[in-house]
Amino acid sequence: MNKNSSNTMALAPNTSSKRETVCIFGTGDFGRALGHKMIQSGYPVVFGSRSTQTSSLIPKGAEVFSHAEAAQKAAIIIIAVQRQHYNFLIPLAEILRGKVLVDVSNNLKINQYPESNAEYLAQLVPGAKVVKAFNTVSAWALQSGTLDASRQVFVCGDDMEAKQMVMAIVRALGLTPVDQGSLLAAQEIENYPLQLFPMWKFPILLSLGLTAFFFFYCLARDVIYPYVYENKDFSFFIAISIPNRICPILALILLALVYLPGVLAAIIQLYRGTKYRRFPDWLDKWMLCRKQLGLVALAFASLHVLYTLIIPIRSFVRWRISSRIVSQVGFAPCSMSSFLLSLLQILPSTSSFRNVRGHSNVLYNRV
Ligand SMILES: NC(=O)C1=CN([C@@H]2O[C@H](COP(=O)(O)OP(=O)(O)OC[C@H]3O[C@@H](n4cnc5c(N)ncnc54)[C@H](OP(=O)(O)O)[C@@H]3O)[C@@H](O)[C@H]2O)C=CC1
Ligand SMILES: [Fe+3]
Repeated sequence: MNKNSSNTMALAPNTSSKRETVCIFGTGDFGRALGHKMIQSGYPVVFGSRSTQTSSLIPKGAEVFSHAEAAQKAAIIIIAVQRQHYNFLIPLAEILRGKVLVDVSNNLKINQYPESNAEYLAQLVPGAKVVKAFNTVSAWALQSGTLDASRQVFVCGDDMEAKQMVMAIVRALGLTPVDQGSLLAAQEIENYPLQLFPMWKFPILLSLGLTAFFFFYCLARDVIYPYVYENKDFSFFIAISIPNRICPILALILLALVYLPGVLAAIIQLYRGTKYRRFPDWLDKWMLCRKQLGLVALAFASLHVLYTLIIPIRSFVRWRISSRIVSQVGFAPCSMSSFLLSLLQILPSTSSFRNVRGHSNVLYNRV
């Protein structure tokens, strides 16, 4: 492919009707899914495989050749083969000279190898231009078309033109390329799929820790202490009152933690007299998980709303009980003593309305 055509493709990928042939090494799940998507997007696709026999699984319109033959038909070769089999590329080094090799591989563990798979590929085939891409897109999502949640394709590579060519293909497939810089970024990109809920670990652990702390604090203060010293059983607080007290506290603490790093960063910048220096690592990580902290705060606030909605239902139950007693007394006016007895039962709970202790829910629960 000449320089001009690749540039045109990069600038206006959707307007070009004639697309360059793309070669895919490996007819496994990912190779086939990507090939299928590329054919749908108008790319002629050839597969390079150990077996040149075509099967019903191969996407319609694609041809299967030996690795060497297929490589000669395209400027871009997608290596849809696991890293441990990359040795088969060594004898092909001469044919692959000057070609764009796209590394799509993932590992089973974070930082499994000292160097990224893409860097390893670049070492094995030094004459080729290696680009890392597509590893965060799954074969299943490509085939089923459920790419909504994973439209971003992280791309990195040392050769700018090669990277542009791959990014043009990404766009043509209806995905969004995100340029991550040079091939040094490949290790990080390869770790992305292995990071379960990235940036959620700290907010979740922190909120679990705070929940446990405040729960046991309230339990000791409102349930254990009265039980031990006054022999009163307030264990029913555990279900609603204590959680409803903890939720707004946590929501506010987490919300404060969303805003605090911004303030600390501003103070650090003022102290240093420049904003062009890196923040300390701990502050960097804290800033990066602000969105997650905010979402956890929102979850606690919503829970508080839910509990607050439950409480009036409980006070309604109490109102129904007391009104039934009053009506019973009305039907039997002679039983004055029972009326007074019922009144005495109700009074302690109504008087507690005056006893404002932070959150009114504690008072409602004294049924
Ligand atoms: N599956 C997925 O959802 C995703 C996979 N990936 C990556 O794509 C790559 C392929 O994955 P996937 O398709 O699932 O794996 P598969 O096991 O389904 O396919 C791998 C293919 O590699 C080829 N192969 C196997 N052994 C050798 C060998 N010794 N020499 C040469 N070629 C060999 C075979 O193709 P043939 O028989 O045609 O030679 C085989 O079909 C992996 O690196 C994976 O990390 C990345 C993102 C998502
Ligand atoms: Fe409240």
